[in-house]
Amino acid sequence: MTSLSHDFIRFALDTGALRFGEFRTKAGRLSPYFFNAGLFHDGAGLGRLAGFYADRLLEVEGGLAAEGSSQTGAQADNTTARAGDTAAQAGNAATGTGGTKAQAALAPVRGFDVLFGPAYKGITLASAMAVACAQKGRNIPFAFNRKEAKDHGEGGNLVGAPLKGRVAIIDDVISAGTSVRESVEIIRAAGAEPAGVFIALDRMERGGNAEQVAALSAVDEVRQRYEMEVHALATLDDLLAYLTQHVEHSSTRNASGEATSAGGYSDAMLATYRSAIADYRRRYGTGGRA
Ligand SMILES: O=P(O)(O)OC[C@H]1O[C@H](OP(=O)(O)OP(=O)(O)O)[C@H](O)[C@@H]1O
Ligand SMILES: O=C(O)c1cc(=O)[nH]c(=O)[nH]1
Repeated sequence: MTSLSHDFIRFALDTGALRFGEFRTKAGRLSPYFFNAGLFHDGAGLGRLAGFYADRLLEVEGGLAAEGSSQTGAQADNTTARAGDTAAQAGNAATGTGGTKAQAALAPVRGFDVLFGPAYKGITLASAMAVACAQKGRNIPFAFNRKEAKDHGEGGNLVGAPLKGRVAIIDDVISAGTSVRESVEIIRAAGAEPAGVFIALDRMERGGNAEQVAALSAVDEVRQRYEMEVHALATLDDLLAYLTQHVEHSSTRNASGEATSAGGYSDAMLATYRSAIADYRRRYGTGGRA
């Protein structure tokens, strides 16, 4: 687990945005854990969350640049994984669905040109992430949609920077993948390229509902169908590793002398939830060491 994932999980538990118990998901499954991004509802909380997203973006773009330098040597010096690179540059590159394998291997490595946050939660996430990126020296435009088109004033259902070049979709979670599908359509309709997705938590869950479980996870479906990567701040693997680590290496005690861990859960509780999550994962999840 990266330190970013560890710190994000700790933060989500401490703020109560990541909780254990019994929750019904959109797919109708009874989940022993739930992530509610709506609970980052003050400036400090949203700012810290946005900082994690910004760090993940910089990490991904840095990784793209490193990958490019090992593949293409000096070419990578001209990549777009830096502040100030523009959609115009991206438009000239040869990778993406239209490029051949040979072209892709030689093409400059490219970061993202615009952040797109699907309404509603994606709006605050993409906006706050753009602010956090700028504070870290990476000024990147952002845009979002309205769920209903505005028929007066400036009209339309897109707000913010023009969608062009390589667009990153910013959201909290992917459940069935509907929000990403709609975002891809909006981005393509604007003539831009959906180039990646950033989410907070990858539940590593297969599609379907409570009774029927699909072969692929919604995240894998996004990867396969749109040929773009999904970048999470943390995954279910990370959460399970975190719980194991904290249960096994507890050092803090609460007022009654009981061992405590992040989020105010006792270690005994965390051990119980860990096992419930592992059971849930065996039923609905993908891969995994649980
Ligand atoms: O992968 P999916 O099945 O689309 O589920 C995930 C989406 O669901 C939630 O948004 P919702 O549509 O509930 O709207 P909100 O952002 O207005 O809460 C969430 O914020 C994601 O955008
Ligand atoms: O599957 C869902 O509906 C879901 C899970 C989760 O952890 N968080 C969320 O907002 N939705």
